[in-house]
Order: sequence, then C-alpha cells, then structure tokens
Amino acid sequence: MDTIQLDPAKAKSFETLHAFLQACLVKAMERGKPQLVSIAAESSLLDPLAVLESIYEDQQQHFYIEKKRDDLAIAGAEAAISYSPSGASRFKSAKAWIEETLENAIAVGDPSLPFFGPHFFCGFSFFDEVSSKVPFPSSSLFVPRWQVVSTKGRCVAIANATIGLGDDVEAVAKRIWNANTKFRSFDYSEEECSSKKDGIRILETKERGGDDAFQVAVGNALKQIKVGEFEKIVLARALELKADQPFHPLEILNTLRERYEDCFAFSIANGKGQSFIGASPERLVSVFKGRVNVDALAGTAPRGKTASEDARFGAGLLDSEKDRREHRIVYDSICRRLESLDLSVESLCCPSLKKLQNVQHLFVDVEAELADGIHLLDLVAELHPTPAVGGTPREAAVPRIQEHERFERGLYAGPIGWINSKGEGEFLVGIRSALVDGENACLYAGVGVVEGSVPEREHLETNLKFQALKENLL
Ligand SMILES: C=C(O[C@@H]1C=C(C(=O)O)C=C[C@H]1O)C(=O)O
Repeated sequence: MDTIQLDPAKAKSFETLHAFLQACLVKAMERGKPQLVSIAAESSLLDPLAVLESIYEDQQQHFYIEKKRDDLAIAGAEAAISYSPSGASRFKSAKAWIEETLENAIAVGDPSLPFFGPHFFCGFSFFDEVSSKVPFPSSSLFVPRWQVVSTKGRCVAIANATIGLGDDVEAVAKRIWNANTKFRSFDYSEEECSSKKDGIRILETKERGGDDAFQVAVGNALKQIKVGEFEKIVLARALELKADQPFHPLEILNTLRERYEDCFAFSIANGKGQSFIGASPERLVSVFKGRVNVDALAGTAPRGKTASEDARFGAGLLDSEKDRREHRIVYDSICRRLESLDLSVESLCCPSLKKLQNVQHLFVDVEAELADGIHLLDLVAELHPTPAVGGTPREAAVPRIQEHERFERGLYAGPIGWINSKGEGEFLVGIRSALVDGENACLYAGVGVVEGSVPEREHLETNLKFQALKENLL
C-alpha cells in the first residue's frame, strides 16, 4: 500500500482532489491494475449508527459493528470493491484477495488517525458452502465506499473508491467531495429518518422443523455421544417470526447496543433487502498491537431477579461439573489450535462469569503473542468453528450438525468482522442473531450438548438466548 501523508488544510479544494485522483489513474495505468484509493479525514463527533440510519437504503450493502464497552463503533456502506470466495479454501482466498488489493491501494490522510487506510468487512457463513436458499454467500468481503468510525472521543470519516482505466475521474471526485463535505458537517435533522414504529405486532411464530425437532435432535446427539462418536456437539433452533409490518434492522440495533454493552452489536446487509443482525457476546479472535485474543465462552445459567438469586445462579454455574467440562473443551481446543500455529498461550483456564442481560456464561480471555507471518485470517481459518458453536472432535461432530438441525445455518455462528491494512482487526461469532427480511425474521439460538445434557433443559436455555433478539425486535 502506498501512503500519502496529506495535511487536510492544504488539500481543501475540489481541484486538488481531482488532480490527485487523476494522478491515481496514471498510476493505475502504469501498474496495469485499478487502484483502491482510501481518503481518511477526522470529522466532528458523529454517531456511526445514526449516520448509517440517515442514509439507509435496503438496496445497499452495509456493515455495522459496535461494542459500547470498548467505545468503538464502525459503519460502512456501499461496496467500492467486493469478493465472495466459497469452499474449503475460502479463508485462504480471502487473505490472498486482501493482500493483492493492498498492493494496489493508495491511502491518503494522516496515518496516525485511528482507522486510517482501507478496511475489509467480512461475513463468513458457518459452513464452507451454502445453498442458493441462503441470502448471503459463504463469504462476503467488501471495502465500503464510505466508512465512519468513532472511538474514544475521535471520529474519522473515510471515502474509498477504485480508479482504473475507463473510470470517470470527475464523477469519482464529485462523489468523494460530496461525501466528505457531508460528513464534515453532518446534520441528522436534514435526513428523513423513519422513527421507531409503534405497535409492531408478531402475527406468527413457527419453529423450523416443528416444535419437538430440537429436543429429538438433542436426544439423538446424546446417543451418538454415548457410543463415543464425539464428545460435544452444538445444536441450534431457528424460530421464524412474521410481523404485521417490516422490521427495521438498524432500529433493533440501536436497542441492542444500549442493552448489551458488553456484546458486539452488529448488522451486515447484503444489498438485496436482507440483514443479519445480532448482539454477540463472543469474540472469535482479535489481533491488535501484536497480541492475539480469543474468547473461550461456554456454559450458561439464567440471570437472577435479585442480587442473591443472581449470585446463586452464577456460583452454581462455576460449580457445575457439566458446564466446566463444556467450557474446558472450548478452552483446550482454542489452545491446541493456537499452538498449531506456533503461538504460545499465556492464559490459564480459570473461568470467570460473563454476565449479560439475559444469561451468564463461563468465560476466559485466551491471550497469545502474534508470531511473524500469521495473518488474522489464518487464525480465523484455524479457530472456526470452535467447540462453542461446532463440536469436538471437530471432524466427527461438525459434519453431524446438518443431520440434526432442520434449517441451514447461513451466517449463524459464522465469523463476522473486519481487517485493516496492517492486518489488525476483530471477528465475532455470529450468535444471538437473526436474519431479517422485511416483515420476516429468523432467530437462532444453540447449546452445547455433552454427556449429562438434558433435552428439556437445553430447550429452556435456547429460550433464554432467544430473548436477546426477541425482546428487541418490537
Ligand atoms: C451457540 C450459542 O452459544 C454458545 C453456547 C453456549 C452454551 O452452550 O452454554 C454458551 C455460549 C456460546 O458459546 C448460541 O447462543 O447460539
């Protein structure tokens, strides 16, 4: 990637921008490849979700991720470039595409700005392949035309565009100029935002596969565990809801980010009217400043209505042999997989409680130092799916999931995240999530099944997990 340090004060005119893009076109011709130009500028403090909402169009691709606790919110919309590899080598192909794109990228602005340079937004389905019924491909990667990030009191707006032979430089310059002017003095009142609809009603709720399907599946999986086919499998339910008017994914997200401060509130839209949204408590992996962090999250208890009931549930979870075993399987697998990439794990398995609004989990932040030559997508490829959403041994358990579940997972429990030009970034696990499509929503919730699991109790646990989305859709 070429970096052009630019003092915004000296590059304030449209003519400067136009001349610069013209020079990028010359470079594209010399290199024989279109160039990705990424222009970053600090802006007044904006709320990325409000910006996304005010320009929201359901026929535009978008990506949103926010974790209130970390004071980080990122929104991006409209694809400047995109890529959708599928199959077993999809992570490898995605990495190669990112690397090649960066070889032909020009980043402009102050490199010390947070989120300087192009960012790649990624949504991967749970399985390597999806059928044509799933509205998202097995991988969607894109660099958005515009992006707004707010973190720790600073806000950065980024415009991305590709310039190649035959492109209309004048038109690209105008688009970037207009976007920059807009972000510099964004006025939410200018836009016609639809306000949250009152009285949205659910007309129909239907469980995929029928009401008993899940408990039957857990029972069958327990038999397979008993004969030693595998030790753990994660099975999920899909609940279809039909409302009397369309759901609005970004309004739901606004509630989720406030209520689930410790979670990643996210939305990924395919530009064809469907969005996959959620509030995930689980980070698959992050890489920042040479450090790798992975969540080992498993084992669930309800939240109590009083402090003492809550503490009792929490202590019960910490003491539960079955839940500790379920969690240990996840922790051990993460450690093995990090070690297979020559990373040495620095965290012991001493679970604490991660308390969310609706449930509490056993949790360990697994840390390691990044080794040279390991890309974030190498980590994603190695770790996904952890036994928190797949099973163990992976080769025996994961292929069985589709035999037990009566729906296609699509993006549910898949890796969703972003990568910057330095190879840093963060992926969450797409759980506590729903696929929203007009007045239809499909909610997902799963549980780990191990020896000692009881189908009825697992069913109750999925009901608790559904709450995150169910209560906030309306
Ligand atoms: C699979 C899900 O959650 C996972 C399963 C858990 C469990 O079985 O206790 C806990 C946290 C998550 O790792 C889900 O929410 O859909």
